[in-house]
Amino acid sequence: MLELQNICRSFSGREVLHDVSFSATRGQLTGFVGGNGAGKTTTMRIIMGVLAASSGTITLDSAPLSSPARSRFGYMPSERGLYPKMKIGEQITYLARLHGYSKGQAAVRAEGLLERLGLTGRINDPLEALSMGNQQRVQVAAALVHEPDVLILDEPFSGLDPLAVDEVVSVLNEQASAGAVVLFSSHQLDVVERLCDDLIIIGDGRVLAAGEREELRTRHGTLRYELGTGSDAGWVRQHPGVEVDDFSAHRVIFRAETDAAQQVLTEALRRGEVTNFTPLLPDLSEIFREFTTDAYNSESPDTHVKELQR
Ligand SMILES: Nc1ncnc2c1ncn2[C@@H]1O[C@H](COP(=O)(O)OP(=O)(O)OP(=O)(O)O)[C@@H](O)[C@H]1O
Repeated sequence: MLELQNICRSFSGREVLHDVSFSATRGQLTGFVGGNGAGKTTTMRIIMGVLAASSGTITLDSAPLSSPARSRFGYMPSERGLYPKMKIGEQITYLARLHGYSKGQAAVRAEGLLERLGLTGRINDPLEALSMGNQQRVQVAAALVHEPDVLILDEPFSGLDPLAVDEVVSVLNEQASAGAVVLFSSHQLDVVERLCDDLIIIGDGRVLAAGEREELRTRHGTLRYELGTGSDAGWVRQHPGVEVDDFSAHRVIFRAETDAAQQVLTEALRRGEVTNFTPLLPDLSEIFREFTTDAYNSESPDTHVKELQR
């Protein structure tokens, strides 16, 4: 397990990370989400040792992070950083050589990875000749070349088409299944929601929520209900304590506290056939909005942290 405890960081006297604490578990995909300037990249750079923390500690499997441990980390930085004019096959082979692979092993590793990422036909093309999405795939290959024990990826899905997202996801899942820690940031909440077992939400340099995705969905956001009826359900709009989100003649989606929702069900049963009554868990974008809106509206920094680490 990778664990951050009370990480702070300032730039020119301005603190941008305030006591950031969270953990990322081996075998799981952990999503790191937050608005622009929330502190994701700074946190990832600190994990990688590219930046120093002002205070706080990071441990891997309960041991303080050392240089040998970090050499087993794979990193896809936000600034990317491969050689535009070098052929991608040579480039990945070269990186594998830097990690100690023999010439033959490095070439095999590079070929295998590029094939996995759908780039077989491009091995002899320079990076700059590839589309942005394909360059992104090469960046993923570069982060994975030495079979890392911990994988830190800054926005690995930005600019990828849905097929490429799926290819990268399947490679990340393989790494996690092999026991790696996989932590990635993303603004694509739908992708994060689909992929991640665990989530960390950061806002304004503070961890606002962290935990299992399903647990966060169950605990936060407004519960909505779907009601299906045999007759016109227009009356639900007038029911006290109910806010209708979506309506078609025999189906209505509404927000309500539990009591009001129960009254709606009772009334629907009284009026006739109920074909469906289902509570709908909030999606990640709703939870994200709830936390970030609270964080930015709050006057006291301490009230930002609604729920912390497990
Ligand atoms: N080198 C730096 N010098 C000064 N301020 C910095 C530096 N790097 C980051 N910051 C500040 O730290 C804060 C967090 O930035 P960071 O890049 O970590 O956010 P982020 O969550 O990755 O944002 P985004 O989603 O926009 O990439 C911002 O206010 C940013 O301006």
